[in-house]
Amino acid sequence: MTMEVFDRAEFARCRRAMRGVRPLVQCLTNDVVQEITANVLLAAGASPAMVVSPEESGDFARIAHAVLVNIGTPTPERIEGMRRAVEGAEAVGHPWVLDPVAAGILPWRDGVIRSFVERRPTVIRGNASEILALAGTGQGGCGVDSTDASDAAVETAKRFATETGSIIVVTGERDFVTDGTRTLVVEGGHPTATLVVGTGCSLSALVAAYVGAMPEEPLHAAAASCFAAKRAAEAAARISVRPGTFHTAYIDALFEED
Ligand SMILES: Nc1ncnc2c1ncn2[C@@H]1O[C@H](COP(=O)(O)OP(=O)(O)O)[C@@H](O)[C@H]1O
Ligand SMILES: Cc1ncsc1CCOP(=O)(O)O
Ligand SMILES: [Mg+2]
Repeated sequence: MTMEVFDRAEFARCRRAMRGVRPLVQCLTNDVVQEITANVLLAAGASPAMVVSPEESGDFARIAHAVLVNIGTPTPERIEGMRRAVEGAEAVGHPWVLDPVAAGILPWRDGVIRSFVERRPTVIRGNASEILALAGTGQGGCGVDSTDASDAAVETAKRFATETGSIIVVTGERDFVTDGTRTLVVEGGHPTATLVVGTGCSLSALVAAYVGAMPEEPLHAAAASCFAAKRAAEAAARISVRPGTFHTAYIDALFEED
């Protein structure tokens, strides 16, 4: 298994590029994480906009640098808004990111997720159980939480990237970013991140920000967003490992890092 560690110098280059663009990120995400998603993007230097209705989402996707489609709390109307946003992004060649929340445990949701995977997202970002289930080698996790280690999903993620044509980001104790040929690994972070709701979902939004700012380098852009989250979690844990304070410190750390 050949893997490259994504380093700080590469991160600094991507970070400058992202901040220089201040990408507009259209977020069609779930009910639980709207605020942390907007705050993570703002702190990191991007511009969030939750334009979700089917009447507007397609037009806005043509303006935004990137679109996030997060399946966390799906309803038929939301899914329609997401479909139109994806069509809008595709029409102008802008990247979009799929977060397949809770893949593998609910048939209707899985059908919805599958329909988006078929449209070839630029990046699919999920936890290990979600990626294993999507790729057909797992049963899903415990609701939205992973019951698998990310290391156990790397080979499946590589195969799935080759099959789908999407970059796969599988997060966990170590994050892996793969296009099926190259695999970048991002280490570190802190487990308290798993005790704050939305760290995964908002990371998917951050992936959209980086990929929207650097669409010609989606692999490095996706790895840079993972690097940002890992370093911010470490900085936050130095302030507190209690989830409430960690949450605030995490946002502050994303703002402060360079
Ligand atoms: N055991 C762990 N140790 C350190 N960081 C972790 C661990 N598990 C998850 N993370 C980090 O938490 C964030 C959310 O990832 P994850 O929990 O996999 O996603 P989700 O919230 O979608 O389930 C990522 O930045 C990831 O690197
Ligand atoms: C708790 C919950 N339920 C449906 S979506 C959601 C948020 C999951 O967020 P994350 O996977 O980033 O912790
Ligand atoms: Mg998730």
